[in-house]
Amino acid sequence: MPLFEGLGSGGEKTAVVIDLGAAYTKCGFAGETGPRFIIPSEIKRAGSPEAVRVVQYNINTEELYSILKEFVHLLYFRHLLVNPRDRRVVIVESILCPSHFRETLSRVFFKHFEVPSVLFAPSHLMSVMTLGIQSALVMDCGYTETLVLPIYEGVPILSAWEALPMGGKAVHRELHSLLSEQCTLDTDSGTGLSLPTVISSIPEDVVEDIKVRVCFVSDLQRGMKIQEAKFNMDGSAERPAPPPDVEYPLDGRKILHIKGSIRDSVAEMLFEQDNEEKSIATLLLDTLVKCPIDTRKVLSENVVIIGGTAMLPGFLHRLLSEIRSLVEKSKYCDALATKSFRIHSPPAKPNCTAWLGGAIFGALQDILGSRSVSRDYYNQMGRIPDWCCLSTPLPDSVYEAGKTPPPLMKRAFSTEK
Ligand SMILES: Nc1ncnc2c1ncn2[C@@H]1O[C@H](COP(=O)(O)OP(=O)(O)OP(=O)(O)O)[C@@H](O)[C@H]1O
Repeated sequence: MPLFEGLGSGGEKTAVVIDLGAAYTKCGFAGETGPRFIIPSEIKRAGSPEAVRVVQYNINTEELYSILKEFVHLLYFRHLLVNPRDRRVVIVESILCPSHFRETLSRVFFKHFEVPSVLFAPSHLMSVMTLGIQSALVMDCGYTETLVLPIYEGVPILSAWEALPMGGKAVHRELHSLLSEQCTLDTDSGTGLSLPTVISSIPEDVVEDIKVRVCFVSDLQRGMKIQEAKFNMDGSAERPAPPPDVEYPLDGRKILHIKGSIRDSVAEMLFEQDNEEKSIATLLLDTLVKCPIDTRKVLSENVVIIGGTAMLPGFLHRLLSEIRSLVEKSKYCDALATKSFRIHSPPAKPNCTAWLGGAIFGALQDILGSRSVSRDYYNQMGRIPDWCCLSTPLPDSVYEAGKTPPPLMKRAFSTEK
């Protein structure tokens, strides 16, 4: 909690800011420089060994309601330790979040926790706010997918978004299968034992830890050679020498030998082009091609990369090299009209950049007051307006008495071209 808040200034209490990700939820208070907690987006239920994921889009609404209720309860009463009725809420969301999910989430906040107001803020737009710029090409490489969305003069160019189901989850799965197939274990009873003979499978949190601690993204030349060797069936392409193997203690008695060839190749899948010639690097360029030609130079010189997967060592360097090599190819050379690309370095780690934007946004009292959906409005209407359908102005009742929306933010949330 900011220091000044406890000094009895008498002002409104700072808002709670929540970025509910598919893998991790970041939560904290508006006006602070980082989230107080980053916790897995899952709940554990008595009697069930498996944790239940909170962000699920294909389950029935009542079950989703009950999962979200438990999870938000955890956020307020185990982590944030504040009264939900006292504070407004800023929710940082993806533009691809289905309406039924955000409607269920708002029902949980308004009906169960009785929060005063909720503001849904798109994560790509929030990330741009952390840099104090108006236009950027934002790529979110998170857990389930990579999503690119251009923001021009504070307006998301919705028609140009591109996404690919490539993110931490895909790397995680690949790593899991490579570890099970290729790695060996040392135990009290012997060394070099194959994995299935000792344990049924490697726990998910261990795979996650291995990914974050020992894996990295190779540079472009190495990466190309690794890909050639992988797809070359007759074995004539030579693989570059792998980095050293790593010994990873599974528990006090078992040591897992992780091959160096897994460490440098597991993230290659992000940069391999699929049957439609798409990789996360082509996504950026394809998005740019879809943008109006006079916006492209500004966008390409203001690339912002967010999402936890971008924290893999070597990721940004590889992405930039891929882009620089792709723009020379005929497919993009003529279509793009720009060759200069620059990546910003936001003032937070990539997995927290969107949260930080939400915390800055939520600290602006005027914006918060005028752009939030209040409990009264929700109780009257029974639903929340969808920010991407705001081509017609919202009814006055959405805004709190006496406040009109500032013009800047009206533009920021508009889809008018
Ligand atoms: N230091 C790190 N190095 C490599 N990967 C990391 C690191 N920290 C987090 N990750 C990975 O980032 C992913 C989570 O990123 P992030 O928190 O942005 O996703 P999310 O917001 O939960 O998901 P989504 O954006 O899909 O909703 C996980 O797969 C995690 O393994």
